[in-house]
Amino acid sequence: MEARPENEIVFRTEDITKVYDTGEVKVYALAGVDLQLYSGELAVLLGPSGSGKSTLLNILGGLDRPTTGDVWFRESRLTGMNDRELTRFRRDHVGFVFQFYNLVPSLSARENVALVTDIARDPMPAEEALDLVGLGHRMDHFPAEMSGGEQQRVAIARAIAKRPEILLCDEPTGALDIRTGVTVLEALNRINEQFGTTTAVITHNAAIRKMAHRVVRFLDGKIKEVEVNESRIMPHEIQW
Ligand SMILES: Nc1ncnc2c1ncn2[C@@H]1O[C@H](COP(=O)(O)OP(=O)(O)OP(=O)(O)O)[C@@H](O)[C@H]1O
Repeated sequence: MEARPENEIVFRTEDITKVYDTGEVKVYALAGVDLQLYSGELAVLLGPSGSGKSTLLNILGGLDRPTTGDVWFRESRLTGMNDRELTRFRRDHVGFVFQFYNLVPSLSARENVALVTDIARDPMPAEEALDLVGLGHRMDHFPAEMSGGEQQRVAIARAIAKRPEILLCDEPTGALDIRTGVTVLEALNRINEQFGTTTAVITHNAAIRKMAHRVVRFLDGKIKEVEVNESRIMPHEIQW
């Protein structure tokens, strides 16, 4: 896909701020952010620690609210929703992947994914989701029997099994070495290509930016720069 303005806008933030008032000082985690995410794109959000990336991702995913400004998901204004509506929005539309996989240790890979498919509206079978991330042969294994990269791929299978329109990933390779990190990025890339899932990936690792359609750079709670990658590289070509 081409991440161009003619693509449909999925998310739009309008001058959002997030201010933490700790008593003595005010921390502007976000200091006026206008961002659009386009349908089907894979966007990488880059920036130093503390620049506001996670805060923004949590707001897009309906886990948090901005202090001021508006956030739109298509025609719906997330900032006008109550907690119940936000929960429904998350459940129906968003898959999350975090740095630490949050799998249930006493459940197999298949059972971890099935936790989500049991409550989703139109889920894919857990087996299909695990196949998509290259773990079709490990379905009955427990988290402790898997590498970090494999566990993260189970977490990705769990996130995509409900067929979300949006996949929000916060440092998905942050705890992994290059070899296992690449398998995780390959899984994300495959899902983006195969299902057109709009995907945002936060990373500290600048090398990952090359697989994105667009790269959004953060600094001090603001977007410093947005770049469109004219040519992308595949995850297995990434070196870090
Ligand atoms: N609950 C909170 N209370 C006070 N300050 C907070 C809170 N959450 C985040 N912050 C501050 O907001 C700023 C942005 O944090 P955020 O986690 O969004 O940055 P980040 O770019 O994702 O960083 P990292 O890459 O380290 O995760 C930081 O200065 C952080 O200390």
